[in-house]
Amino acid sequence: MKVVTGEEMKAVDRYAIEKIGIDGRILMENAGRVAAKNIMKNFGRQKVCVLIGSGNNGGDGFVIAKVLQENDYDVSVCVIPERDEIKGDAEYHMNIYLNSGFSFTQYDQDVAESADIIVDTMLGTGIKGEIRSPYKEIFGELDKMDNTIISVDLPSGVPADESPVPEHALQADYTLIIGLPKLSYYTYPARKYYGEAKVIHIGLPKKAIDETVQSNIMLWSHEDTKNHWPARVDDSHKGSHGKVGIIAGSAGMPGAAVLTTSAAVRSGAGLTQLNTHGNIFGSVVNHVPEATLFDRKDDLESFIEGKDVIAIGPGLGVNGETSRTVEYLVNEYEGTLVIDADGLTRLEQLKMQIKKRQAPVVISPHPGEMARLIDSSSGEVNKNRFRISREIAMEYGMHVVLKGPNTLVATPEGEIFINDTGNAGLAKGGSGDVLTGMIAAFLGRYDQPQQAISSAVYMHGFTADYISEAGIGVETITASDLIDNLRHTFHLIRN
Ligand SMILES: NC(=O)C1=CN([C@@H]2O[C@H](COP(=O)(O)OP(=O)(O)OC[C@H]3O[C@@H](n4cnc5c(N)ncnc54)[C@H](OP(=O)(O)O)[C@@H]3O)[C@@H](O)[C@H]2O)[C@@H](O)CC1
Ligand SMILES: [K+]
Repeated sequence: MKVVTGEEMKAVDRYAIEKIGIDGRILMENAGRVAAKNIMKNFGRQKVCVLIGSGNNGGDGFVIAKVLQENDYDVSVCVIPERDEIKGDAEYHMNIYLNSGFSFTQYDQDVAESADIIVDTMLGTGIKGEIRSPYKEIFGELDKMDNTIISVDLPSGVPADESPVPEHALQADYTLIIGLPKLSYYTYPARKYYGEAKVIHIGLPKKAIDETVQSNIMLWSHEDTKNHWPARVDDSHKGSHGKVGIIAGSAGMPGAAVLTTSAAVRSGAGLTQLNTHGNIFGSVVNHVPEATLFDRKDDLESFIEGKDVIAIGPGLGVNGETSRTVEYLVNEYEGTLVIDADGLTRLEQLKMQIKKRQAPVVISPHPGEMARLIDSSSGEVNKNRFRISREIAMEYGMHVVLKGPNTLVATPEGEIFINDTGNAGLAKGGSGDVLTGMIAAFLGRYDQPQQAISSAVYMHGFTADYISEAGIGVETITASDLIDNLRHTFHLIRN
């Protein structure tokens, strides 16, 4: 499913109206009707106050109010602007609303406060800049009330794109997003304003979306993961599922090597070989007897021989040896290369060599590692996740996995696939090592790198969600729990 900015959403609407010939007033009728049905279905018969702004978002509000009242709901309608400021499609639906025998008043705090549910149709995708009066004062009053706020399309004041959330934006409890998910839903802090969200469909033709949305930001869904899951055919042998090499761990950090390697083994890699410090062989064998071991001191050339995928980074330490090994792999290794954690330092010096490589390169930085790569701060990276991950992916010609809530996978072609699984249980040491092992194994099993990476990221988060849904507190989820539960979540996806 495509994810859009406000401008892109407008272009879709325009195409549907001008090129396909659907009247905008019908789209608004659909939007309001579907929103009203959702409210009736999910919130039962409660006292509702619909708050209406001056744009088309307010037009949706008149339809919602009409449908609710036709179904005998107790509804009050408060309009924020003067009546003559309501124009176009919104005015059309205001007239139908009035001609149907229903009425509205100007905004009144007491009326709003007496309702159980506030339906917020004040500001939608047309919001620009800081919130002006009287909206900011009204949002302040609503914030202090204890009724449930259901926003339509966007929580009023929250932009649809990656731009900062203005002060005073409305905090919703639920948001019914119209047509296509908006980019801000996958950025922080904007997402927090949405509360629980759901996309509602209003009959926008697929052609209108395909012809207008060029930015290629998509959600990688459960269905995508399921539909691209490779079959493990009965007569396959271990070599047909990818020979994975992992360069991880050091004398002081055996855990990173164990986690990365066991995640690869449990994610279906045919053969997994770990290149690590000889001193930690014992602890690795105890935890992952399935992996073969290779001493770091031995010749790297023989390690890379015959490997489909090599992942380097977890627990290596930032040092000259790590940098030299990464450089050697970028130049000499001809298979798919995954670079994570300590392997990511000084990558900018290898930009040209990475660009020249035939086989894919994947990097999986968290915001801090990305900040180091582009000489910026984590704060800046978090504010511009989409732009930065895309720019770096295109500049280096590699796949970028920018970790965080809603991990992004950006491709060298400039597409971005958003992940929407996972929880706070993943914000812990070791969870990144597990992801690296999973990505390496998935890359060995899939033909298309992006599908492999997005599916690995999906399953990583899906497994954390699976564990927490089984009643285990997110605080207690460990990286090892993720690995232990892959057998269950893989089974769920396959069936
Ligand atoms: N046919 C369609 O297209 C369909 C559209 N649909 C619906 O339309 C919505 C988009 O409608 P829209 O473009 O009219 O924008 P919307 O947000 O309602 O209002 C803009 C108003 O807000 C005002 N305003 C702006 N910034 C402000 C600020 N900082 N502080 C205060 N005020 C500010 C601005 O004032 P102005 O700046 O022009 O003076 C203007 O009056 C979309 O979200 C969806 O719900 C659906 O029905 C499906 C069919
Ligand atoms: K709204």
